[in-house]
Amino acid sequence: MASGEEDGAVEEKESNNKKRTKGAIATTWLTFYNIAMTAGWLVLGVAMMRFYLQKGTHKGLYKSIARTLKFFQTFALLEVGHCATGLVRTSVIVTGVQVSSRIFMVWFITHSIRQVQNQESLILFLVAWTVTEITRYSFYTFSLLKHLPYFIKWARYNLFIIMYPLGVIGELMTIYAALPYVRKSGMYSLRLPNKYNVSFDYYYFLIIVMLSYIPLFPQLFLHMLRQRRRVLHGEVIVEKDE
Ligand SMILES: CCCCCCCCCCCCC[C@@H](O)CC(=O)SCCNC(=O)CCNC(=O)[C@H](O)C(C)(C)COP(=O)(O)OP(=O)(O)OC[C@H]1O[C@@H](n2cnc3c(N)ncnc32)[C@H](O)[C@@H]1OP(=O)(O)O
Repeated sequence: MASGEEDGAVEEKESNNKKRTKGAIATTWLTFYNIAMTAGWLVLGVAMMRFYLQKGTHKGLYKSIARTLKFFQTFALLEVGHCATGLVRTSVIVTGVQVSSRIFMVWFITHSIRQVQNQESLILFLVAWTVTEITRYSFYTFSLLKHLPYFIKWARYNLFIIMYPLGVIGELMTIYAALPYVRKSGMYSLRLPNKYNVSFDYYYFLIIVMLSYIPLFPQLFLHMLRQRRRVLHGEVIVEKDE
């Protein structure tokens, strides 16, 4: 009997040790990830400011930061993995929609359609993304290090009120500006007849993407408002299972 109890205690101790090791590895990885992402978006922000101060125009700005932008925004795909594996307590759906819409903007609009790269609307969402991500990743980093300055917490849960709509307007205007070029070139489209017997029109797909902002964006925005109430005002919020 005594030996059974001892065995149980040993097993519990081992399981606790394993949990602690797993927790330490996860925290180390997340700290590294968040520091890298904060640095990446800071580099982007500084590069954009320097470009504008030196050239006095937004023309050519995208080209000068394209590689860094594509790298760090694509790296953010890991965030979907973080949620899916339970490494962070964030909804996979919310993160998935957020990250996929950005990846789509970066690769299937700005990278693919040269003609929109000098649009003013690009600057709108680039500034909104950059301000948001510097704040968000530094918020996560300082939280993990357990030294979170209040102004970063405040910025994380207030700036989105302006930055989110600004970013969305910039994204929608850029997709809209891309439409004529997409229609003219027939890019990424598949016309009938073809051996697969399927047709796909990227032009109409883009219109559907634009329309999908109508139901999706308010949900993301409301989610952030709920997070804001929870974190800044300590409200207990019961989220539906997402
Ligand atoms: C194929 C075609 C697809 C087309 C789709 C079309 C869709 C169209 C609609 C989409 C529109 C999006 C437009 C968008 O791109 C525009 C912009 O982004 S403009 C810039 C402004 N943006 C924002 O402000 C974004 C705000 N949104 C968010 O931050 C997101 O909701 C999200 C990134 C998902 C964060 O979600 P959540 O609010 O759940 O996270 P929290 O930060 O509160 O964190 C929750 C807890 O998890 C911990 N956590 C999360 N991540 C980390 C991490 N990396 N490291 C450490 N810890 C992390 C966090 O600390 C919280 O823990 P706790 O609960 O203990 O406090």
